[in-house]
Amino acid sequence: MKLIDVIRGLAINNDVGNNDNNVDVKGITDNSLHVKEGDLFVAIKGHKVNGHDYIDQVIEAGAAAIVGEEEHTELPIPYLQVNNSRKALGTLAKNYYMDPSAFKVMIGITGTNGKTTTSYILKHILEENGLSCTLIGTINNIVNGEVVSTTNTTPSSLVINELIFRSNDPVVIMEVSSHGIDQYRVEGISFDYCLFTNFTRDHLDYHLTIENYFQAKRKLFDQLKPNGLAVINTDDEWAKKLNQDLISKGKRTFTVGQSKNNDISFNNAISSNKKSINITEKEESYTVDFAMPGLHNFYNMLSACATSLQIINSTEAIIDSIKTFSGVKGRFEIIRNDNGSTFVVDYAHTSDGLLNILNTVNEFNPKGIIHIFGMRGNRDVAKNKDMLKISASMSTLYILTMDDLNLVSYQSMLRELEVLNEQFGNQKGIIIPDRTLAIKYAIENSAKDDWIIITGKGHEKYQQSYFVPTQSDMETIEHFI
Ligand SMILES: CC(=O)N[C@H]1[C@@H](OP(=O)(O)OP(=O)(O)OC[C@H]2O[C@@H](n3ccc(=O)[nH]c3=O)[C@H](O)[C@@H]2O)O[C@H](CO)[C@@H](O)[C@@H]1O[C@H](C)C(=O)N[C@@H](C)C(=O)N[C@H](CCC(=O)O)C(=O)O
Ligand SMILES: Nc1ncnc2c1ncn2[C@@H]1O[C@H](COP(=O)(O)OP(=O)(O)OP(=O)(O)O)[C@@H](O)[C@H]1O
Repeated sequence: MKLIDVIRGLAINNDVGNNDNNVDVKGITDNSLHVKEGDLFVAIKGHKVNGHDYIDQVIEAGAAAIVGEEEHTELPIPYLQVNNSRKALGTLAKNYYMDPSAFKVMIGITGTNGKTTTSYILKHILEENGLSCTLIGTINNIVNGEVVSTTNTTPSSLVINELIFRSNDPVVIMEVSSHGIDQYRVEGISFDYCLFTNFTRDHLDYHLTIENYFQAKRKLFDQLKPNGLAVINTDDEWAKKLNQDLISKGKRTFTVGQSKNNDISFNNAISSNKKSINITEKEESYTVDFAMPGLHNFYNMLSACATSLQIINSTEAIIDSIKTFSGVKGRFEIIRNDNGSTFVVDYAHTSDGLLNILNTVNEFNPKGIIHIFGMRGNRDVAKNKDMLKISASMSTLYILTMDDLNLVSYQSMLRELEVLNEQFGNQKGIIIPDRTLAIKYAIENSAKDDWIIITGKGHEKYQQSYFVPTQSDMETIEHFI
């Protein structure tokens, strides 16, 4: 593609270098280490590294042109200066891959919790009804049925556009994180449906205030296609506010929640032991059989139902396909032990997530609850005390252990756990830093009808080595039982 076509619509402040905008662009990258002959390099000032520092190297490697924010003169190749390189990357990627999101049914899911679960339920419903889906999210990306590993929930705009361009699936379901929105990773992507699952405190290490965090998530809804639809859980106060705001701006919304005023409503009288529930849509009532325990997962299912209804238009077919949904890796995954105790592996790492999980466990009438969890290093530390308070008040025994250190030293994390435990714990808690030994202790100290709840890591592999050389909570449980 010619550079002139790749930069279409890009707001350029200054065009220096050799000014040859007819040069051929063979590829785009924002990583100097990946630059090949003929590539367009986008220099990004990152959180750790400044891409502009590599300009000499990328010219040496044969880059055809550079887009960046800093001022430059006297370069042998075109250098296009823009206000925001991350935003520019979105426009360039969209042009280079020929606006792929315009040709798909695009579904973006945001919210603090429930994005992954909702995306998998939605994928299942649509595929059971003959529509294959590309999935971009936390666990993996899946394109044309092929699994592609990922580091981010929402990858960079370059990766997103490439995945959609490569996809032969008619539908694309994306989890959209607040970091992704804030860093313009979805710039240039347009959505047919945007979902808002719920909103509670998280990621304040990055967004600093809850209002900034909300505004980041809210921005996704500006990217709805002209006739696009917002699907909103109005039982969440922040989401309700978003719904009113969107309606006042003339946007289309479709709501789910307990009140009959919603487009799909249900009555709250559910419990995790009860697998069937009645929902009402256009004054018709339906009974839904759903495998995943917990009211929170029921909300996820409802949002997925509401979205698929816009695409499939047969409530019966949707309700039928929910019956065969078996769950999501690391989300309230249940394992039964021969001694009559039960394990749950779950990805909860917010206080709201923990509250939901422990409430759900209580609905099974456990004899005792042993809760094993840790705190992620270098993340929103202020939420840690709330997580501990919830665990201390709802479990019979809690065991504080290691989670991802994220560059925090083992000793500092141990100290943090000790201080937290002193200040916000109670006599029911102990600290066993080695995660595998914490699980061993819980197994040895559990009996029939006890529940052992291990939260924080869910489907993820361990980032550090433990006494038992297993890779995940699930593997550790299997090792011991
Ligand atoms: C803090 C943060 O969000 N960082 C994200 C950001 O990285 P960055 O651009 O700041 O990276 P950087 O390392 O400083 O590099 C800057 C630039 O220099 C370039 N570079 C770098 C080295 C080199 O030799 N040459 C070179 O050109 C890099 O390619 C990059 O373009 O942009 C990258 C590309 O999009 C992301 O992969 C990366 O996510 C990191 C890995 C991360 O952990 N992010 C977390 C906080 C995150 O985004 N999480 C959310 C989910 C949150 C949740 O709901 O749980 C997510 O969507 O994943
Ligand atoms: N609707 C919900 N409301 C509150 N908590 C939920 C909800 N759905 C899931 N959770 C909790 O959050 C955890 C993560 O769920 P899920 O992976 O679906 O959310 P996510 O938004 O994708 O999370 P992340 O952004 O961290 O990847 C679950 O294991 C559960 O503990």
